[in-house]
Amino acid sequence: MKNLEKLSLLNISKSFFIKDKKIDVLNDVNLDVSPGEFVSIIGPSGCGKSTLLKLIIGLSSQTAGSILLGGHELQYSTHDIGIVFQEARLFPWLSVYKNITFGLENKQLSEDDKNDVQKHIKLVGLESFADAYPSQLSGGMQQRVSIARALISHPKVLLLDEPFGALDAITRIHMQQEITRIWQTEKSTILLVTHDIDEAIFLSDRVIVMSNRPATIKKIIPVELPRPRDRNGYDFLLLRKKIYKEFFDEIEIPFSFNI
Ligand SMILES: Nc1ncnc2c1ncn2[C@@H]1O[C@H](COP(=O)(O)OP(=O)(O)OP(=O)(O)O)[C@@H](O)[C@H]1O
Repeated sequence: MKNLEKLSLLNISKSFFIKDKKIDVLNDVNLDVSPGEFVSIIGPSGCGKSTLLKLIIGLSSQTAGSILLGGHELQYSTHDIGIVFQEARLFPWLSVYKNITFGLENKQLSEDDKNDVQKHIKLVGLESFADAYPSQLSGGMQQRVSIARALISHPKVLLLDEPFGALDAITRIHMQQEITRIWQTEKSTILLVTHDIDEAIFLSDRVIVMSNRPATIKKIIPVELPRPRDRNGYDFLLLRKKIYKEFFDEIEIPFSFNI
């Protein structure tokens, strides 16, 4: 059982320079994510959601502020943080098995490691496809491989950046059920960026609504609905309405909307 720890974002700000022009993207973002919690982030396009995940995984560094895991500055090891992007980003010339173990290849796999790989292949429902190549898989199956690849190092925090955004509606709903099952089995802390408000409500313990750029946290909405969640239940629909309102207050839309 992994030792889960609190993820803390403290006064995070981030600016980019494009030529001489400074673009302030994140402004004083503060967030605590509890061990084992599932938190979703929604917000206007371009407000800095992916940038925030990139700071947490260490692909970019913040202009100000700190990121702590268990009260200590993050060390960016794969045992701490894993990430799944919108595109599966698999190596086309490697099998499912080899894609999942790619990050472990610098060490000789022990019997325990091999069992763990099999366990993860089973966890994502690809037992019959361990030897298949990415081109032989559907989009949803490829995304399952990238989830297994992120989980194989047993990260304490799993970051999901629009992981189902490229999938069709039915596969997407299926993958939402699957990620709930995987989260409950693996007991990771999950931080999900999504544009899909229903997805955020279906999956999360809390939904974070970001403001326009430079983005800060506008509202934190707890989702206290029992799982499995009923997307057509009264409380679900009430929450959806509340979150839509927060969200649409942030963006200018050239039409009126009814929800
Ligand atoms: N490497 C970079 N250099 C300069 N600007 C960048 C860089 N990466 C991101 N940005 C800018 O930061 C802002 C936020 O981008 P980001 O991808 O984080 O937004 P987002 O909220 O995830 O958007 P979307 O919902 O459309 O995916 C954008 O204005 C983008 O142009």
